[in-house]
Amino acid sequence: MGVIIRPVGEVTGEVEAPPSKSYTHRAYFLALLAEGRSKVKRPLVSDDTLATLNAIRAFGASVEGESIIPPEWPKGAFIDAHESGTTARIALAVASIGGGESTVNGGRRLRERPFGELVRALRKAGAEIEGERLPLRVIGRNLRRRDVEVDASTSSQFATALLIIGAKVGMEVLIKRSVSRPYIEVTARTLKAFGADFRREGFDFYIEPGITGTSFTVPGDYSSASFFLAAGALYGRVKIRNLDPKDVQADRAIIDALREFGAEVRVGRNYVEAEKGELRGVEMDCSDFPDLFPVLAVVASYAEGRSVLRARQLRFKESDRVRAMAVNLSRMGIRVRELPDGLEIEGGRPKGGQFETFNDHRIAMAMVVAALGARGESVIPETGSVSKSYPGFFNDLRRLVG
Ligand SMILES: O=C(O)C1=C[C@@H](OP(=O)(O)O)[C@@H](O)[C@H](O)C1
Ligand SMILES: C=C(OP(=O)(O)O)C(=O)O
Repeated sequence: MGVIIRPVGEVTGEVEAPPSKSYTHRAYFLALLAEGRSKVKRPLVSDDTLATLNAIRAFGASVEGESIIPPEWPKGAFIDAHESGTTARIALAVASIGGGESTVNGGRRLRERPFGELVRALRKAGAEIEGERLPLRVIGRNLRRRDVEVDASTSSQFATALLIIGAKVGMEVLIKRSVSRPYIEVTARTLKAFGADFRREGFDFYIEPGITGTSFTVPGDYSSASFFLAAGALYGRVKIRNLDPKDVQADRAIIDALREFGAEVRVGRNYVEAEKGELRGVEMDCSDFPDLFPVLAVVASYAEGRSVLRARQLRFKESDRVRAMAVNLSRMGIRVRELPDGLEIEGGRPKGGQFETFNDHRIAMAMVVAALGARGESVIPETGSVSKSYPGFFNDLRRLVG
């Protein structure tokens, strides 16, 4: 499904943030591994979280509405993670302790994304895994070693996957060189909610076995909220409700990032509001909040002067996000220089054009935001990928542009 975007005078109003994709994944997998029934309330319903819901069903959970009844022990399963990296990484770890033979697979792009360090760490712990990338064949077993060191420099999901099974079987997880570190805090917070007993020294976790079924309410998603907060900072004023200012989500960084560009950002008890300001270029390392890179690159395109935005893991996402934004911003007439791990952007007056999403939901949503203020009409031929994380994106957009 493609869209034509005509520039708007301003973007104002308020919408509610959808539930968090990251918390929904974690709550479903912990409910699968817990002793006793759980309830996951207000889960995100999107392509990625449905992949996780189908995965826990395949491992033996029964799902009745919000209720999840876990199996005695996860059984061998065929898992299709579609394009969800989080689903695939955690499912691979669950399959490694499962009670039979499993295959973990995914879509075209997911089969190109990295799994090597997670496979290495699981094998070191005794797992039997065939392959280095999807599809991976796993013979589940009782992992003989409990202390596992993992290099999470290409993805924090490798660490999250080990922490989640560590709460089931008991494990020492020693996390080295992680990117996206706040996502590990999201995992730790969700483990605590499910009664996990662990101590930590920095990023070394010492986890006792056993988690209990619980009722978990999923908070609002800062990653999805970031697109319309950026639109408010660029073109008017936007308030996003259902955001917890004390949450530890990585993309809560959107508050400080937009302030650093020069926007006015107000934070309330359960909302964040961004208002247009005089925007100036910034230098920012986005390695702890990589999903903000596409939309921050759009803000930089409208900001006065030079910006440099980087993150080490950008090329391994649903697309090579450095390349994707370089192609699209150049088509807007914005001068960009591609770096190994990011972009140098010279702000200007972006012009409308035809943009590619590379089947990446965050590129699609970022380019819609870019098009709203461009000189002239824009066409984005394919935007179906937004349902990966934010199926209601265009409904919310219509509420804000009248
Ligand atoms: O743990 C998670 O929920 C996620 C971690 C991040 O990935 P990396 O740790 O690979 O950067 C992020 O990009 C992704 O959208 C979700
Ligand atoms: C990269 C993302 O998710 P995943 O790694 O789970 O595919 C994302 O949502 O931007």
